[in-house]
Amino acid sequence: MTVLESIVAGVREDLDRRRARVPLSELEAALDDLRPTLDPMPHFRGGDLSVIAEVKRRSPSKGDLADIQDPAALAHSYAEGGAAAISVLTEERRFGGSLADLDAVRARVGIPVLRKDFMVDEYQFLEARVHGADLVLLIVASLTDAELTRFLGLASDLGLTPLVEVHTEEEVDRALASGAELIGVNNRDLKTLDVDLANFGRLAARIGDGVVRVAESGIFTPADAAKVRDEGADAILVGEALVRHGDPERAVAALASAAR
Ligand SMILES: O=C(O)c1ccccc1NCC(=O)[C@H](O)[C@H](O)COP(=O)(O)O
Repeated sequence: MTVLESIVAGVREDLDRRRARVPLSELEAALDDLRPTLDPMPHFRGGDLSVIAEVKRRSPSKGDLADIQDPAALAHSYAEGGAAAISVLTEERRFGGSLADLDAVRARVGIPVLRKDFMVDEYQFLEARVHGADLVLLIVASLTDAELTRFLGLASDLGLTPLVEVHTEEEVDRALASGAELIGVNNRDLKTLDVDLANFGRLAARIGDGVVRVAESGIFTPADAAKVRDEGADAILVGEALVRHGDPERAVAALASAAR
């Protein structure tokens, strides 16, 4: 079993437990009272490099990253530093995240929020919407073409912007065929956990200019941000470098301005 397959197996078990506690009908009923979602695309298409700053406690590749006591305060610092959106890891077993983190961040910031998780079931999309997410992540490597198409439609029906994540040429082709408008190139191979910052540059041209391109993972320095910007990134998604930094507001500002 690959790392990704083992993460997804755990996600499905946790999902079954939540579904037993909160039935789908309860989530559906809650949809009526929600505020409209925020659209991140105008910012991502605005010309400057957008920073999607992540709340990330732990990871399968690095173990414990940061003791985040107040995820809302961290997200607020990111927003003050100029982040275009906040990514909140909600997967519990491997990343130490939760829907409570998503709730807390949503309540504190006025910029778009991404529910970063392993989306494999319709239930999770309703959860994402009810807990205040504006974006959701669709990882091509863990979905069939039929699931990708179905989940893109579901996200759109709920007003959620899908960030479609790829790592290989074949996944780029599948993402484009599905009609994705926002594609994230993960520099981390989710099967081996190896990180190669050059992966974004390898795949960017294949994706093309008409799609908003996000460089994900392994971005630590302003020079890294400038490199992927030069290769065509509209946005970067950064976790470890920010949660380990003593001054997250300044760290976001430095990454955003490096590429101007
Ligand atoms: O971060 C991991 O080790 C990881 C392992 C398996 C699946 C997903 C994983 N990370 C999710 C992410 O995509 C990253 O959190 C995100 O791109 C930020 O990466 P980084 O800046 O390198 O923390």
